[in-house]
Amino acid sequence: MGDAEPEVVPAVESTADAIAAMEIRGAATIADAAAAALATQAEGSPAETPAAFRRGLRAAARTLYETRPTAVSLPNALRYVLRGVDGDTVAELRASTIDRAASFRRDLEHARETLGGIGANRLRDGDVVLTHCHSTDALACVEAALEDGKSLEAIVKETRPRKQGHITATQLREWGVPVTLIVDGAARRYLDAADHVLVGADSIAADGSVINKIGTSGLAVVARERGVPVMVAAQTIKLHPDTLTGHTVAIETRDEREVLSDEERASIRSSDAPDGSVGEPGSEDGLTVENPAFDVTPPRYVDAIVTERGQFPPESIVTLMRELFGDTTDEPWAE
Ligand SMILES: O=C(COP(=O)(O)O)[C@H](O)[C@H](O)COP(=O)(O)O
Repeated sequence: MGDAEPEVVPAVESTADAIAAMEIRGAATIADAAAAALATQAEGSPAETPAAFRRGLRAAARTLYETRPTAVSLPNALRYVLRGVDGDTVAELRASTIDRAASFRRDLEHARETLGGIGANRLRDGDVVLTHCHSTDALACVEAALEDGKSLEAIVKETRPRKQGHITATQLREWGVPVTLIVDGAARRYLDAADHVLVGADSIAADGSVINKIGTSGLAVVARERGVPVMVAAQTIKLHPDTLTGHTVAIETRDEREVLSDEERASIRSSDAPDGSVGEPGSEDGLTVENPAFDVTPPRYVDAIVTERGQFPPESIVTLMRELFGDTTDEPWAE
């Protein structure tokens, strides 16, 4: 293929677009989709040489990596697959990539089930959990507790602006769990009725900080004030190895129109706008909308991080991180 741009198969581009648009969302689901996309790249690669195949695979991984910056499960998935690809011919590389991606996806599912069983041990019959956003790892704990015969109730924060709490409420109702849906600002009032705050994570830093959907840190602070334990369900692909060497986790900021529509902006803007035009987002009309998608909860507000390797106080999660990731991380998708 010479120096031509390595070919990324259209299905990988489609997956990347779906992740960026949050049609595919949630750290674990994103990681699963990324691994599946690399397998699709391998299946559809037109490469005629091993070098061209590898170039195409790296290009596909870069396309996926650039979709959303906060959930480390995405680069961890890409690293897992790319590091394990082996072979001397295109056919061997293709098969190796497909096998590696399938292995990652199996491990992901198994880790969630194992984590769920461990998290369920923290839940007692009759407990009320208060949730934020939609986390498949967090819900795995609820599902396992229900399978153990425990009855649970849930207070579900709607989680503005994208209202992922509705996904959580739907899943809990399918399981027959009574749900009280609340606006985010009502959390402190309803914590008095909760036995646990149960959330997921997009990334876990070496110091035990938890990066999760915006609003998690505020919830954890008031939970501590109300004496409600905060349990973070996060399989080990959520551990962020770059933080072992001082890097911080990028916090994604999303389009302001998730918060404020053009019509709403028009109704708020000052009536003294010179020509009555609706200012562009971030424009000079004096109205700025901020839309950070995640925040950082300091370890002192977290009671337990539940992984498939057991539960850890946040301050000791670094031991597991070093065991699993060592001290360095590379970017095997780099050109
Ligand atoms: O913050 C979110 C989702 O944010 P978004 O909707 O912006 O992707 C979830 O709590 C974590 O990703 C964990 O989810 P899971 O436990 O399913 O990995």
